Amino acid sequence: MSVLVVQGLSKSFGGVQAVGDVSFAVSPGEMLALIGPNGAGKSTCFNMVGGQLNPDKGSVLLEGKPITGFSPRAISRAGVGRTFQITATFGSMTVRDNVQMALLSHHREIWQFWRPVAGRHLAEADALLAQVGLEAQADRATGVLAYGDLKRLELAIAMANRPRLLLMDEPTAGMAPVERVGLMKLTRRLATERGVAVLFTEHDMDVVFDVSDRILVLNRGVLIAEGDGDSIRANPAVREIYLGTGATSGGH
Ligand SMILES: Nc1ncnc2c1ncn2[C@@H]1O[C@H](COP(=O)(O)OP(=O)(O)OP(=O)(O)O)[C@@H](O)[C@H]1O
Repeated sequence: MSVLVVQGLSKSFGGVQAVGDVSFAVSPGEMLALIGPNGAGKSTCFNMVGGQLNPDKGSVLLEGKPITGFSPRAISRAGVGRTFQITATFGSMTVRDNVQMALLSHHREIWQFWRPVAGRHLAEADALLAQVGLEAQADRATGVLAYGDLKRLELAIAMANRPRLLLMDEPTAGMAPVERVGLMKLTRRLATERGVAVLFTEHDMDVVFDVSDRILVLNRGVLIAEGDGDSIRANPAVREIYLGTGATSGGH
């Protein structure tokens, strides 16, 4: 069964259609990229799936259950994780503490400021840190991490909540090109191992073609193509919207 099914999603702002009749599905362990030029409607789609925006029309199903129009918190509780362009970690806490906090939240235990997270979910936190290659940094303050490490920590925190679907809005923004593919290959490995469906937006086409199982192309709010990397690269309509230069084969 698909983890996420989106049917006929539409949204207008002041009479201008940002997203029109968009439908797609994501399977467990699948990496699905949503691409398109600026203003194509990618963020609007994301925000309707994540609950930040209410669709005008259409439905969003998570593992068969409707979550359309639910609050972001309810959608998160239902199993949708999200990583943001701005990293949300506590800089003065250690890397391990941040993951332990996420685990406390996942297990619905209340975190109290005056109580150290010390022994809570330690083994699970360390296992997650090992999975993202941050075990050697576990005792460091989060605030001193290199940006790429911070992104990997963010991924560990997202996975601590055991999402069924992970939404990643430009996860590699601000990273050096060589680090980008690394982060998304890591995401891919975790998605496969954990059966998590991943829906992501990304401007770096090298990353998109390298890690996606499938690609959706939006233009002016409408899905104009869907397929694997080869079919998207060869698609004349896609080439046309990317300035007709064949820019989808790499670069920006
Ligand atoms: N809150 C809003 N109010 C009015 N118009 C909006 C709002 N949010 C988005 N839009 C419009 O909807 C369209 C789609 O925007 P959206 O941000 O979803 O595109 P995008 O594909 O995410 O673009 P980018 O790649 O630049 O982030 C654009 O024309 C945008 O101006």
